Amino acid sequence: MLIDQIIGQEEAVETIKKAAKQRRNVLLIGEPGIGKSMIAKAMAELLPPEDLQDILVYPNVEDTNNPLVGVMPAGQGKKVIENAKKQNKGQEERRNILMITIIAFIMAIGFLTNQFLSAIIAVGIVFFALYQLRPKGQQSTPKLLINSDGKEVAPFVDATGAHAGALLGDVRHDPYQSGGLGTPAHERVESGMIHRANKGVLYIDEIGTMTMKTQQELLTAMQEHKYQITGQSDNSSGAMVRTNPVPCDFVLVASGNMEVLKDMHIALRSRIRGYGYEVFMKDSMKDTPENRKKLGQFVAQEVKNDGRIPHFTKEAVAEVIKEAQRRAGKKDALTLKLRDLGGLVRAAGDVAVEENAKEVTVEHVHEARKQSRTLEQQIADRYISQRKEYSVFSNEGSKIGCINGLAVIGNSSGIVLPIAAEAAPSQSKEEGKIIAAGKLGDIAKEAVQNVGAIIKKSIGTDISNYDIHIQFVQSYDGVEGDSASVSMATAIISAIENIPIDQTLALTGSLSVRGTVLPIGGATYKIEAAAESGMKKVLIPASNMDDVLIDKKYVDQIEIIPVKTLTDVLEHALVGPQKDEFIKSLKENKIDKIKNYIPNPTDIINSKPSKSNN
Ligand SMILES: Nc1ncnc2c1ncn2[C@@H]1O[C@H](COP(=O)(O)OP(=O)(O)OP(=O)(O)O)[C@@H](O)[C@H]1O
Repeated sequence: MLIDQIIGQEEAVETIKKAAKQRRNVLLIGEPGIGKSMIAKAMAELLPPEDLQDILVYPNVEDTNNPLVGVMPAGQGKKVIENAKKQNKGQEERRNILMITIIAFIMAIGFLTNQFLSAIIAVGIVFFALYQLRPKGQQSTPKLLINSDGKEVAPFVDATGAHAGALLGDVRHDPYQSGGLGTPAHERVESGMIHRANKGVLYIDEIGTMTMKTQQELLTAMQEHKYQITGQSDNSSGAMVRTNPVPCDFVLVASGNMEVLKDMHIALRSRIRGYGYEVFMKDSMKDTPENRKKLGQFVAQEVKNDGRIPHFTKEAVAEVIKEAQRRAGKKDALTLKLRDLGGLVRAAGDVAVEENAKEVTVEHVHEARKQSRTLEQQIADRYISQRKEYSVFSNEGSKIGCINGLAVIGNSSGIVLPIAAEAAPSQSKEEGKIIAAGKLGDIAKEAVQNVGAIIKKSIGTDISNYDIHIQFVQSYDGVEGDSASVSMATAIISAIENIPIDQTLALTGSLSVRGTVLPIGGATYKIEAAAESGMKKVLIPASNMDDVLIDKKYVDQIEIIPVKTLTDVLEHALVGPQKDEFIKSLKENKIDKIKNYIPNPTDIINSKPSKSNN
């Protein structure tokens, strides 16, 4: 069963089991690739297949534009259609015999009375009359709209991104609707995904991308458990047709990330909440022997599902588990973004196949990791090498106002983000200006404002007496700069105080308004990027130290220094003769207070540490 293959999402699995029993709706919220659609599919397997139904549409003699609907147990529909066809055939045969007899009779009389021409005309009239009167076979045969014959599991219908017609059903246009030449209305009725999901699961990912109108209709269908099918295009003759209500008793499993909730119809969400469950799925699990074993099971599953790649050696599985630790990006955790990890498993398998190896080894996994780099990783790598070439940042000596910040692009690629600050006494009498160049202008301005308070408190300088220019040098589009606040503060202080910054050092960290350094995401990737860019030291928030899982090859290349406060940062980052004096005065002033400060929860929330782009 699929449900047994789901790894690490115990809570979601429990909920799904409960929901399947009671036929409840479910909203799954979480990152992409953690098994949301897999869970929905597993739920369909848990629903009882005995409930499945066949649905037929019949012509309505009284009102052809209002086809009738029949519902029966699975398997019956086919029989009804077969019987109707047989009956039609019998009737047609009888009618044909009658026609031939009449024609023969008229011809015989014409022959006897020598009135050939009149007889032929009479035959023509009779033939035409009978043809017009004859109900066409297909007109009276019902259409099997939903055929559940022989199905052993309840349907799972993925309606992600479906437009209204596909989702709610449609009636095709008929250009020959007049004169009896056209296709009868009931024949043109097409079922929607909501009808095909009858007694099963309707899965919709990114439900917020559906129009409000469609979401509203979906809600109606959920409430009524049936939905009339009509033509969805106003200009089509299909829009004139409306069937009797067609059953659509499905369980809705909607999914997406937190963003999706914003665009979700309020009543629809409330319906799910009221008649179902909401689950916030995990993106990582604890690093325990048991969970590592589960990842081993996952590797085996992926190998089996793929069917074309050899098995993994124990060591190769261990290597995949190590990668899961790295990707989790925090201490004692294993990633649950298993679609991506499955990608690595397949890529390693492909390398092994290419080499005609019988088993997938550690080397194959290493090679796969290199080959299956994400787009962001490839961009980051190119970016690092280009920046080295054009010396956008320096990794030696010292400079005033220039610092090597670190950022993450995508989910798993670090880059060095050089920041340059200039401070000049303000021209105007009012406040000084903050001029932020580069693509991250807005974030910079906000950060400078925050930093201003700390600088005032720590070194007594009012930055509003200065015009401050700050620039993220050649920043890349996808970079977010929130976690650059420690770097920015350092660059500004260096610029104001004229104390140079060590360029062999890179740093990352989010600054609280009280001067403590708060944790950030992607620590491992940032450190690796710093090492790759030739840095010798890297400062990271002390609270991130346990998250660091850098590749062996970088271990000797770079010194990792944990920092707790802005003073710690300045102590490591600043160099030159004035430094000691400055740090001393800083400490004597008020920094001690800050040093002993334990971050309060509000600071932590404001620092958004879980965002990996930080
Ligand atoms: N928790 C899990 N257990 C086992 N396999 C998983 C899990 N999560 C993901 N996978 C693997 O990844 C594949 C893709 O997962 P799935 O499509 O369910 O992700 P998703 O969360 O629905 O992503 P998206 O929202 O982007 O569609 C699955 O077919 C399975 O092979």
